Amino acid sequence: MAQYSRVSGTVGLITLLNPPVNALSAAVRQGIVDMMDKALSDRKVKSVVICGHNGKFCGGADIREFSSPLTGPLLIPVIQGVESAAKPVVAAIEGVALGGGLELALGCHYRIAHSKARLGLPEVHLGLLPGAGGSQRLPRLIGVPAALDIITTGRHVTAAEALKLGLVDRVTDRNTVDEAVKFALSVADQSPQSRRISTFPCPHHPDLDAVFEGVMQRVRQRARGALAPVACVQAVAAATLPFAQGMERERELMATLFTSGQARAQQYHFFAQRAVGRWSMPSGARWDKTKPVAVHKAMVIGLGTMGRGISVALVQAGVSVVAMETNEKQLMDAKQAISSMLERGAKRRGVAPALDKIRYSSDMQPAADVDLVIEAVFEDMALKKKVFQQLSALCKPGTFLCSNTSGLDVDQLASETRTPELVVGMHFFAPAHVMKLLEVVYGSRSSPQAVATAMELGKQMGKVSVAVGNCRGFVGNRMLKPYLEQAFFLLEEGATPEFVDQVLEEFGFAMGVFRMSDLSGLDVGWRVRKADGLPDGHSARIRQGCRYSPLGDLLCEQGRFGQKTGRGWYQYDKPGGQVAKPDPWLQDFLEKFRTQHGLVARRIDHQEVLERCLYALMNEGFRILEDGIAAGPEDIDVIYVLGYSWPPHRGGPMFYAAMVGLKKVLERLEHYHQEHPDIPSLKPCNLLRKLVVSGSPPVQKWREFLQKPQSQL
Ligand SMILES: CCCCCC/C=C/CC(=O)SCCNC(=O)CCNC(=O)[C@H](O)C(C)(C)COP(=O)(O)OP(=O)(O)OC[C@H]1O[C@@H](n2cnc3c(N)ncnc32)[C@H](O)[C@@H]1OP(=O)(O)O
Repeated sequence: MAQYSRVSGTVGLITLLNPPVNALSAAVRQGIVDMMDKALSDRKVKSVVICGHNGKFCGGADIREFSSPLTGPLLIPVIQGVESAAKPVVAAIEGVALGGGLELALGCHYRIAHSKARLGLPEVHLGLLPGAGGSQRLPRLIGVPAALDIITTGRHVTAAEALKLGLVDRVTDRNTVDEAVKFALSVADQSPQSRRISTFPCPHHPDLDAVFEGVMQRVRQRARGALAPVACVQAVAAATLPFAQGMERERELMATLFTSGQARAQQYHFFAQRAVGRWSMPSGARWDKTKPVAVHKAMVIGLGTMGRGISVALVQAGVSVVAMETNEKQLMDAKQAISSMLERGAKRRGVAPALDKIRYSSDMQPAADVDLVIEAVFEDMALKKKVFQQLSALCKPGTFLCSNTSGLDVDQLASETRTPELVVGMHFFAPAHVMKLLEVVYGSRSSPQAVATAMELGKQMGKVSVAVGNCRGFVGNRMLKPYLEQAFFLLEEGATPEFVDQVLEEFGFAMGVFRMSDLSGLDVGWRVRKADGLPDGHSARIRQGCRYSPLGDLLCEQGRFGQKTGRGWYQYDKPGGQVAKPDPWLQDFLEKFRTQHGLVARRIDHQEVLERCLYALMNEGFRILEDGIAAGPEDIDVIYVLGYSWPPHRGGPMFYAAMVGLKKVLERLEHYHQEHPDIPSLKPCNLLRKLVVSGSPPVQKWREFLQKPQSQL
């Protein structure tokens, strides 16, 4: 709803009131209509200010309303009503003006923003476009190139940038509503006619066609198969038409997106990102019953790629860091790399680099005086155990001990310490200062407080933290295993890496499985498999009674570790080269392999690649839910979208399973398992069967079918 009062004698003040972000629900939209009527019919009122309750202008349309039939006045006529008002209307923007919130501000005749306010049209992240006139008014106000950038990226713009772009008229450090009221008094006698953006022509640009073509190419590349970014470009292109025609085009494009599965997937992802913050553990411990401990000082051990990124993320979050590395050369290199990452980051954010927040050490001693340690040494259990033993002896009581392992047993590490309750996994994703995902792994003895502290620290670092149980590979890497396995089996049966990758990239992954493996390095998994007892030079296709593909191992034995060695599943022009080309050597190698094992290559189609790779991965997701390693499907989906480049417009693997239809997923898995009884990951798991028997409930209801955690509190 909205509140109304008259202030300073002649200014009508309308306050949007819908905590926490004043989203434009039906009641708020109705409130705007009613309060505008009041202000316009009050003879004493000469001008109007619209602001938001509690320091937040408006977070946009109420996304929760999108899943049911819309009621109340529509936003487009509400904004048109504001713009066509005969009295000047000023938007007082504090906190955020996003989506429909910014569109409402664009309907006002003037915009005053607080210096800390953020503005943006993030609809593209919800599978939509700014469909309440935003795609038509923004280019008219700031020009096509800047509008295309804001609308297709959905990024937030600072008040300073907004002022530079002409998006706001004034920026203030003072009380924004007071300033807006003063401003409204100063323009009270002026006609708003010349301030109605809908009457502006779209600013001239010498080569608009090239601008649209370039952006269209970029958005198609950035988000393969996503409808919204393309529609955003098309809508902005319509801003060169007369306003009414442009609005009609915006409406048509929005109508298509609004009912699309992609919009549903992306809106699910929005709420899933927030749902994972409400974590729980099998013990019954929960986010709302556990207080995190504030971390002021942390230590990072091991300054390879991961340790460097983690150090930067901590410093940028305001935590003092001791970065430790025993190898002198590595320490020197790390110092330089970390400083330049901090400098670049600070420049981007327009602040001074916090170089004084980090110091370096070549020994463990400083661990005695920190609140939390993150171990990021090489992925080797013996080495990590040694580090945890040393930490246990050195650290003051209460220091949290975290490991950045990507899949090793957190319980084993905890058992090396005197305080296993303070041990958790903090699995970052490379580059750790950029990637938004953090898996927080609780072991069987991790205390709720240790989990809460790691979750909160992740949030402080700008990450979306997901609490998961301890098992081989945790959630993300555990599900990756059957996916990779299927890709290898498909090669054995006749596919090529190029074809498998093409199918997965068409699905929406930024990179197919083989290009991704080449980029990450084939040797990483190989070393782990060898540590697990993989014999050298052994190409058997059955291990422990199950089908096994030795292709990855055989490539590593040839020194083909991927991009870094210039050879892997593809060839590159040089070690570290980035352009992947099909390699005739590999073709020949695969043919010889098939002959050696009596395999006859067959034609594998698009559908089989997708189903075998993705359904095997999804099936593992159901197992993870069944085992209680993830508390709900949202946790898995957030991990896959933010950590494994699962396309956001497909919601995540669990959401996708529901979209495809659980019955179909079950049938196809049954079919493939019948064809390949020696591949256990294709055997449909019980939870999937249970859900199908229960009528395939929507993903939001799956938690009801999972075992309830036993409260031990
Ligand atoms: C044919 C139909 C025509 C329709 C035309 C109109 C279309 C308009 C398009 C839109 O406006 S779509 C919405 C665009 N806005 C956004 O995408 C903003 C989304 N919100 C955010 O980015 C953030 O929430 C924030 C505003 C930056 C605040 O961040 P903060 O970290 O402070 O809080 P959160 O934890 O994210 O959110 C708190 C709480 O509020 C819920 N919420 C936030 N925004 C909305 C919203 N727009 N609608 C409904 N609910 C919203 C969020 O889910 C949290 O709830 P929880 O229950 O505590 O998890």
